[in-house]
Amino acid sequence: MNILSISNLIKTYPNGVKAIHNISLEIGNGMFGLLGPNGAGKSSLMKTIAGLQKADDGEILFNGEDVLKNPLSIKRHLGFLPQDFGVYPKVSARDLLNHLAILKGITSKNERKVQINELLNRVNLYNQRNREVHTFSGGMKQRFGVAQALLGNPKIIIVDEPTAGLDPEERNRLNLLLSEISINRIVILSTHLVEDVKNLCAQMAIIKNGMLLCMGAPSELMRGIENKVWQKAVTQAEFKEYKAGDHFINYEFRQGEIRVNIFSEQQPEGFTRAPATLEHIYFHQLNTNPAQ
Ligand SMILES: Nc1ncnc2c1ncn2[C@@H]1O[C@H](COP(=O)(O)OP(=O)(O)OP(=O)(O)O)[C@@H](O)[C@H]1O
Repeated sequence: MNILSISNLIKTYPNGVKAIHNISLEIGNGMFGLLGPNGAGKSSLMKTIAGLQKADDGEILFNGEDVLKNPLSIKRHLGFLPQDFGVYPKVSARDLLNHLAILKGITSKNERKVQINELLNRVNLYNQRNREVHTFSGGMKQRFGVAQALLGNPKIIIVDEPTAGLDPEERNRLNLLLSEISINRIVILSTHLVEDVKNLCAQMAIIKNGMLLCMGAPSELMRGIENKVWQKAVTQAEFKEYKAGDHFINYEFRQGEIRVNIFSEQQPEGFTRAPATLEHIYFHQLNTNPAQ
């Protein structure tokens, strides 16, 4: 079992922005969802975990080794799947993996060959190995991204918004692959998409303004609002009123109708109970922890 243990982490940028406020988290093998809106501090946390930037205070231990004092202790065990690689050079999938494997320090030519063939098979791109990566579809590029993240068999993989822009079939295929690779390692999924966390993660945390709002298993977190979410179809005018209220969670459209979900211990007049979802948790947490 791998353990990433983050204690009282604080990060302030030179311009004074406090991107991480005293965050503590313990993450074991499997998929961990780090959920938060734009600017919440997800990338700042990921970069600090990856040893790419220093923290002001706090501690990050990866399998007992101090990441902040010795960033190499995690770098050699880390894989990264960015949202987008940007521009791909005009080289084949196999050649690009070979190049990336050299950069990762896999010096034996034979070892590189064995690993690359195995990874291309694993992500179902072996038959496309001689095709230039820039000609791949979005889903194929993401599967290629998984293959490169797995080079060197890392113990921890950081994944940034992996399903953005994928069609449902490609998204499912990628999700299957991500859940498969998280069996024996830590995979941290950083995203603002509740859907991805709901589909994939056994453990999750919600952050906003650099602060940890809650963490746990999605089912556990949902238990906290069970029987307290109420729904009603409303007019545009009523919608504005409910949205400005303290109990507002979120709204959804059903067949062109606006439905508001609100949080309440008791049944409000005209509302019916709605089953608690992860979206409700997410928006309830964001709304009840206003910007500081
Ligand atoms: N290098 C930097 N210098 C100064 N401020 C920064 C820097 N990087 C990030 N920030 C600020 O820190 C805060 C957290 O940003 P961060 O990129 O970590 O959030 P995020 O949750 O990853 O957002 P997004 O989903 O939009 O990428 C924001 O206010 C951002 O403007």
